[in-house]
Amino acid sequence: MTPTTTPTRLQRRYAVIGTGAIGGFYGAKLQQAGFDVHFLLNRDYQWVRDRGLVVESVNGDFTLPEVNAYQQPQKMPKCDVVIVALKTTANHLLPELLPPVVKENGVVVLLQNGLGAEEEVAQIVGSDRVMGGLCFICSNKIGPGHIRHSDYGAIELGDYDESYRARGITDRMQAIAGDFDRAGITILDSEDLLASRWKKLVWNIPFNGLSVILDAKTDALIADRATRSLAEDLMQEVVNGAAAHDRAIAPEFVQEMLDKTVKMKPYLTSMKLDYDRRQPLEIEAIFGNPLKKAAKVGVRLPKIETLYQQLVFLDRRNRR
Ligand SMILES: NC(=O)C1=CN([C@@H]2O[C@H](COP(=O)(O)OP(=O)(O)OC[C@H]3O[C@@H](n4cnc5c(N)ncnc54)[C@H](OP(=O)(O)O)[C@@H]3O)[C@@H](O)[C@H]2O)C=CC1
Ligand SMILES: CC(C)(CO)C(=O)C(=O)O
Repeated sequence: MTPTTTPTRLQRRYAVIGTGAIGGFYGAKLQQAGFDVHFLLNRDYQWVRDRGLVVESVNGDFTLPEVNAYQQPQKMPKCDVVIVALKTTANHLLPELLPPVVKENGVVVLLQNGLGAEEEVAQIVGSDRVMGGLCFICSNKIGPGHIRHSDYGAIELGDYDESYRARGITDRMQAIAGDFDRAGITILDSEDLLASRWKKLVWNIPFNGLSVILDAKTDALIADRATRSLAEDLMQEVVNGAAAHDRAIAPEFVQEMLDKTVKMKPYLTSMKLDYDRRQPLEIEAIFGNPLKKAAKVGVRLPKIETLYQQLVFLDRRNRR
């Protein structure tokens, strides 16, 4: 069993796999707080190696003129905490990207939307070395090494156990939460990562999906009676999917998500932004995997299935 003790504060070395809206923002905040952070980049490598990172944030802008930037994981030091902030559509790269960077008793933290990525990563690094985080943030990469954080910012952090068994709050979770807290990031402790992932889908399934299919921002979707009713039906199906996995989502939480969306600044979801940029959509993580998991326990989610089929069609046609 991999020891779960991690080095003391500020000694924990962080890697960020995917320095975009999420990885770029949270990684920069950790470096700003004094942590040793190493960024793996793709197209932005040269720019960030030479110019560092620029963060525009509702909580205050800052720049990091120098960061540890890499284009190959083999050139990176072994790290105690490896944050994966790729789009889930790039997770097929993780068997190549992760092993060179994860320290012997290190842990991988998946800051991604959707369901199922922890099970995939557990196959690579072992199921006792995986955690997941749900990011309640509106952030966009607006240029190479340039992040704009426009709203919210909290992370709901959970430890992973085989087959998504609830693992409770672990020491290493609290240690990493302490680091993020030191970096000014609000951490919500999750005792049950699977429940947290289903809860995040209560928002992502209706609004990410409908924003693409109906070419609409969140404010238009919630303001129109027909699409609000459709969003509520989709949310209820997510609640049914969670219930099929013995995870109860209270009706109050659904109402809270609806109320939050009414108050939200008009927002183009990350999936809609990907669609407009002709990038692959995170359909399998956010729609396909929840449908598969529900079907495995004999539960159909018909309206989510319809959204999934439409999104698959649109995604294919969008990138021909
Ligand atoms: N943005 C947001 O506000 C929120 C996002 N999320 C979730 O967070 C996750 C990350 O999304 P987000 O940060 O928005 O996505 P981004 O596209 O902004 O960031 C992903 C980054 O990964 C990089 N990347 C791709 N391939 C590689 C590679 N082989 N090696 C190194 N880096 C690579 C990309 O670089 P390049 O572009 O050069 O390929 C990009 O900078 C998703 O699951 C998303 O759904 C959740 C809540 C809110
Ligand atoms: C809820 C929201 C809009 C911000 O956390 C999100 O999850 C997303 O943009 O994918």
